[in-house]
Amino acid sequence: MTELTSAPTAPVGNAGPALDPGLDVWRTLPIQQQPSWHGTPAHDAAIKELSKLPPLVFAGEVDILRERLAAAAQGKAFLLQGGDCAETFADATADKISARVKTILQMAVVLTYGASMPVIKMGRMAGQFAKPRSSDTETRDGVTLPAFRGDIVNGYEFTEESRRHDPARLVKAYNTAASTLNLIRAFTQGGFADLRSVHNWNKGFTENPAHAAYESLAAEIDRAIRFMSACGADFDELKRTEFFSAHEALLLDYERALTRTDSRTGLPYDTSAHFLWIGERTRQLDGAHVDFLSRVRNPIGVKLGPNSTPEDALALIDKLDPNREPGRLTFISRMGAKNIREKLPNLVEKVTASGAQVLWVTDPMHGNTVTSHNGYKTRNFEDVMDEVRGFFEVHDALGTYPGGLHVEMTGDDVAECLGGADPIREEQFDDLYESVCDPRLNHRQSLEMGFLVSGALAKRGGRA
Ligand SMILES: O=C[C@H](O)[C@H](O)COP(=O)(O)O
Ligand SMILES: C=C(OP(=O)(O)O)C(=O)O
Ligand SMILES: [Mn+2]
Repeated sequence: MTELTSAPTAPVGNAGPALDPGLDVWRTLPIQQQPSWHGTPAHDAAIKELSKLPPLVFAGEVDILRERLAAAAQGKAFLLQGGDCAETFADATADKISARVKTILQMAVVLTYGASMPVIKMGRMAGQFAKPRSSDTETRDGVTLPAFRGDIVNGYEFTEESRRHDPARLVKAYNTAASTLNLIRAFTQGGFADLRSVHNWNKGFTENPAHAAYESLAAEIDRAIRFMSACGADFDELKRTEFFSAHEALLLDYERALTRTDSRTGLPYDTSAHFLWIGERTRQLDGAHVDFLSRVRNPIGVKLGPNSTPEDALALIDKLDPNREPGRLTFISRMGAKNIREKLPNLVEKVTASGAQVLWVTDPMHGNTVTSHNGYKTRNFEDVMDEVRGFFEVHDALGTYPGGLHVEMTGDDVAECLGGADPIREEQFDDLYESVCDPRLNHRQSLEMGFLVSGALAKRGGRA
């Protein structure tokens, strides 16, 4: 997936030294949001199988990502994380995966131009199968069943059989992640990511009269590419790009089974993805998730909602990044547009004063969820953008670096979030709402956000 630009990577396998027993301490700690399948023979068999399967990512790739994120934490790169709220097995198709990768690459090109910096591309992809829920159950027309917790746990279909927690799904999730990752690696290394094609796709977007406002930025990028070409830039070098995988590390038995010793360093890496994050619902300091992720070498993210205190943030740093290593820890704030200007400054100020160098990323989705008049979970594009603007304002005022964007998005033509320049309306939901969990920006809304954030980054750099 990532182009291996540094020394060849030693594989992570089962043959290395025994794993640190500390990796199982989480089993003794309070744990939230887990399925009810533990102790069953089917669960034991699935875990046994997973622990023998090859790693999905390599430790050397994970180390490269940590270096890239360290640059972002120091204000020298920008992180773009995007993908479904909940990937599904059925939608792990070539068309849908390519549309999502394509959209992330399109956003990344305009962000790279705006920031005049490398953009680290990362999918909520190839493993984003487990969902924390507000309620354990869902009731429809008087029938109550277990809530859908992601395809790795149960099915979305509202029947007793489908909603049963089925441990065989753990192995299916691994296999689906493997085939998704395989396709992403092929796309991003095999010529699909060619800078000139990605730019041409963006020109297609700005040709829509609704997006005329972005034409001048696309034209500037066009001139920059022609200038590079005239200077003899090697476009063959720009046919490939690094692309990293990420998901919420929610099911710890799955994550533990895919944790392996790196034969180079003897250290444990969670090989289910390059980057793992801890959700807002599972970031308890003395809980299982924080403990487990404190013990693996991957770069780690933590979501911070509006109730997070500076004390929480500092304690998370002590536990997850005791060596204050840039690139190790990313805080993904998801405050809501109404809260961000009030709540984020205190966190950023206290964390900065502590000397820790975390990467600050905004997730402008999860604090802005509302219910539409016709009963769908949705988000207004304007609220989402307002949170992004607030994120930039807070960091500008404090002299800190707004280092990335984390969005729920798809490459498809869905109707799940309202508004945008080519606006989505509630009446379209009945036909075009596909998400099985939270509403995603569609292809056009994602690109619009890319252009808007690119403008904000250019302004920060004094170029617009
Ligand atoms: O993706 C995030 C959570 O799983 C989701 O926001 C929870 O939503 P719920 O309130 O519908 O359970
Ligand atoms: C569950 C999610 O977010 P949060 O933990 O921030 O609510 C998510 O990213 O889908
Ligand atoms: Mn979500």
